[in-house]
Amino acid sequence: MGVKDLIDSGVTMIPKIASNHDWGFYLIINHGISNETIDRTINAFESFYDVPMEAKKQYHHMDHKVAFCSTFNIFYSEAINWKDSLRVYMAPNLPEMDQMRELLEWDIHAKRVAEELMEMMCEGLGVKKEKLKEMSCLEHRKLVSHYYPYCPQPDLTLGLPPHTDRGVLNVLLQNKVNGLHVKHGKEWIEVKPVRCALIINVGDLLQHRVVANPSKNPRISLAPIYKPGKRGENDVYGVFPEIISPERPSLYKEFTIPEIQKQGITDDFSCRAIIDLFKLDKSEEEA
Ligand SMILES: O=C(O)CCC(=O)C(=O)O
Ligand SMILES: [Fe+2]
Repeated sequence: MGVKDLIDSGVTMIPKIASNHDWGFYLIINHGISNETIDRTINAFESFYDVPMEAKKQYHHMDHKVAFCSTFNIFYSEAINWKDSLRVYMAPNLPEMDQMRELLEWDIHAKRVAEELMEMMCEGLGVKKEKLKEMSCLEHRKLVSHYYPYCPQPDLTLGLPPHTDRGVLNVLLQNKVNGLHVKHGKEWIEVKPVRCALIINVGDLLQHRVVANPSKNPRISLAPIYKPGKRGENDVYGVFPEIISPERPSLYKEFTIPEIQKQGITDDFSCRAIIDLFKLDKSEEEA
């Protein structure tokens, strides 16, 4: 399925994005991943969370103290062997999950969707469509899966505190339980689950949060966040030179991934968008 087919067949809210720069979240349907694959992936994660805590602990990257959810993170990079990278980034002697097959399959499907969307973003910006891919933006993936159990007093806590995602693109799959809110202006907007739709979040622009889950069914989400694979001191990122001109100068400084990593993060879920730190005109930020 090509980019045009994707647009024709049901990418929702794209016109809104194209005409309104302050939206960075949208839902897509007819993305080419079958409902059966989606159900199988969600079921695999549901069964993962059913494993007793003792056995599951070895996979967990963090358990939020304040938030009412349990998080499981895998970082992987094409620069190194996938399965080795599991061990490198998660825990030494990581045993193989039973759900590994579904995880690997999901990686392939989600990456294809991410690639098509990155092509659309490039086309929209007027640069060649392979640009983000060539910059290695599909190579480093952080797969985050959250489990939000039933919360008897949802007004007293949150599932996941407000934050932005520090990546190029996030392809989020959720089961049928509500919870995700996106901040637009001063308003929190609920993203209602649509069967088999994927939620796409572009860049680290919009804050979002997950409220605690008042439903007896647990809420499960699964999101590979795509980041550049070239992560050295000499790999410089910034506004594409093709779209800068004397009339439209760049509004952002160049940066490297180590510079971004120095900004701290992820465990405290600081809600400041990193992109703001790289703005050239500080007065813009106050405006
Ligand atoms: O659980 C969700 O729907 C959102 C997860 C999320 O925002 C994240 O992992 O960054
Ligand atoms: Fe997020």
